Amino acid sequence: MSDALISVRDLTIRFRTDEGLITAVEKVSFDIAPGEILGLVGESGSGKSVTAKSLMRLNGENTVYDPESRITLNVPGETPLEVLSLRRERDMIAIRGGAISMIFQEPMASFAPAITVGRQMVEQLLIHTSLTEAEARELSIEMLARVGIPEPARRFDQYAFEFSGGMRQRAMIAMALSTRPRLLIADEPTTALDVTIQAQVIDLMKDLVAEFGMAILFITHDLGVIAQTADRVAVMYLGRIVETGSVRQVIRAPAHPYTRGLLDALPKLDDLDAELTPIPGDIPSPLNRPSGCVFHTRCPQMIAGVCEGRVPGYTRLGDGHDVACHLYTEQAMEAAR
Ligand SMILES: Nc1ncnc2c1ncn2[C@@H]1O[C@H](COP(=O)(O)OP(=O)(O)OP(=O)(O)O)[C@@H](O)[C@H]1O
Repeated sequence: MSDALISVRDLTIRFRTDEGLITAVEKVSFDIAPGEILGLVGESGSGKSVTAKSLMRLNGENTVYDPESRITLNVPGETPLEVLSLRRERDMIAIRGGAISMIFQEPMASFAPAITVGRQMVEQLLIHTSLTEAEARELSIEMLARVGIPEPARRFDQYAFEFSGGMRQRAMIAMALSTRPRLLIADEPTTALDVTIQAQVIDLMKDLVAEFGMAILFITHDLGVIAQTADRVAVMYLGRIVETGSVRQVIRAPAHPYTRGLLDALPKLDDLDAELTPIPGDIPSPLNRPSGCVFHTRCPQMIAGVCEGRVPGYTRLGDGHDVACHLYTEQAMEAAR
């Protein structure tokens, strides 16, 4: 799709380990348009972070991308970049903190402890923009104010440890956004925050999307947060996208048994006494990837003789709503008739 800001196709990521080559992500494809928020959801270990980091080539030295994997960054007015083909460190700098910024669950990870928050913001602007030192300082203070940090000029000269958790999160967002990235990757950015601050940070991110027209890849294990935040959602399990669609489609009419399981595990506001039903069993280790559909070992609707044998392709259920599940393949539907 040519109007996508970032286009990921058949992304397969493996890691060399002492136990051998493990597959963390397999044949993952998605697009994100400018101004769009895509939620990537799934349990711990499903490959969300590894997928996100690949967009900036931040996975470790032991990473192997399969040759057919493609990540295309298509900034309007610029030549499209094949991210996985970049070889020089210099080319990577244009992406990291330039076209793409990332914020993490633990904001301390983004700040060097012995350098003031303001200095770090200025340094990043000097690398990625043509601003002068004085202009970079002015913009940094303005961004701190923009994310709701009181007394931004005083805070500018403080260290990250002098900030409260919520304020540090805001400062990290201010730093990530000051270079006006085209894509913000937010990896569980609200998980460590209490609910009120979490809601504020989500509102702030939505405001900034509207103001700057940037796109966001929002990673979380919580479908409830996705419902409040994203336009579209991709549900990931053991390295594969099992369902994708608009938030409305996926949350109102979840099709994949895994998506339904994630929704059943959420507390229902209209029936707080209802029992939560977590998905039984644990996510298998990537060293023991199940054959066929990767979810078949935990699936309440697994079709013996089918699901363990073949990887399901995608079935289109509605405009932009796709599911990878044998329940929806022609053969199974015919068998059910
Ligand atoms: N450098 C690495 N070497 C070997 N295995 C790795 C490496 N990085 C990640 N993995 C493995 O890849 C799999 C996917 O990890 P990833 O962190 O992407 O999951 P996640 O869905 O983001 O989970 P979480 O919510 O816990 O961050 C995990 O099994 C993890 O152990």
